[in-house]
Amino acid sequence: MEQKSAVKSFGGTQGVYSHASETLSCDMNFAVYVPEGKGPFPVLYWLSGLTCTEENFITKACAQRVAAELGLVIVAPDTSPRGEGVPDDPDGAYDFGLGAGFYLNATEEPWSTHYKMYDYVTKELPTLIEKEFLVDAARAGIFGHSMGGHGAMTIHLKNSATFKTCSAFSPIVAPSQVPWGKKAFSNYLGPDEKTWIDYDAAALVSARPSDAEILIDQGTADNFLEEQLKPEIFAEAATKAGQKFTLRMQEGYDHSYYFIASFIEDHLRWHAGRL
Ligand SMILES: N[C@@H](CCC(=O)N[C@@H](CSC=O)C(=O)NCC(=O)O)C(=O)O
Repeated sequence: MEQKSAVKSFGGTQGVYSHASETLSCDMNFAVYVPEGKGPFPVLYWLSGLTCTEENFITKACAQRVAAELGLVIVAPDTSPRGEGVPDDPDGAYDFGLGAGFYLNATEEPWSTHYKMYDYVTKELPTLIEKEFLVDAARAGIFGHSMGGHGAMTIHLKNSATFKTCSAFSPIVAPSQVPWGKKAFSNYLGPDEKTWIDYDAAALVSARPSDAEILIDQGTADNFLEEQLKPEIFAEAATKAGQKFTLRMQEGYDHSYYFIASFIEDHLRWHAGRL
């Protein structure tokens, strides 16, 4: 692991690191905020959305002050494999390929060699973080935005003993039913929609609700709300399945990091109070 940068922030350190990922067969960057003190600290994994790298969250979400106060480590990986030989959307579209790994393990060529973000986030990255940083792996949670909200919810529902707490901003809750998800899943996973269910929060929650309460914040002025996000699909499935959740429709907020920054404190306190 190589440290690419480190700056002091609210008494702690905001770092960016790089390592050679075996899972993804490429070099990967990730950001880690470590508060002041000895640890071991509870750890939150933040998953960003389409077009993001490890930089968006650490520069726009304004999470460091409250993470420092609560004594939380926050890990924010890049959103896809990158580098020489990693295939991208043939038309360079923003919603597939580079910056759009969808936190799944691709099974279709040419994507399956590198696009294994599910294994990366659930296995390789936590193993590295636990080796290199003073974290308490028994107190880990996961949260994210949009495509990253989808990642956080699906990863929590499938691994709730490891990622014990979960929250999301403007998540894609039913990717099998919306254009972003249909494009990504048909390419990464192939045409058999039965294989998509394993990465669809609304479908997963019906089969395997968790014991945790999931927090979702969604802006009412989000331009992706009606076509891509559809939180009501998750709310209906979760209610039927007995999954505890809180869905807050936040009046007038859009899809941006201004929205995330406005409520990040609530999310950090939500996780810290449950870990
Ligand atoms: N460029 C696209 C929109 C891309 C976009 O809004 N990306 C969001 C996540 S969307 C779902 O995963 C984001 O977080 N962008 C980075 C940022 O710093 O805001 C378009 O033009 O429609």
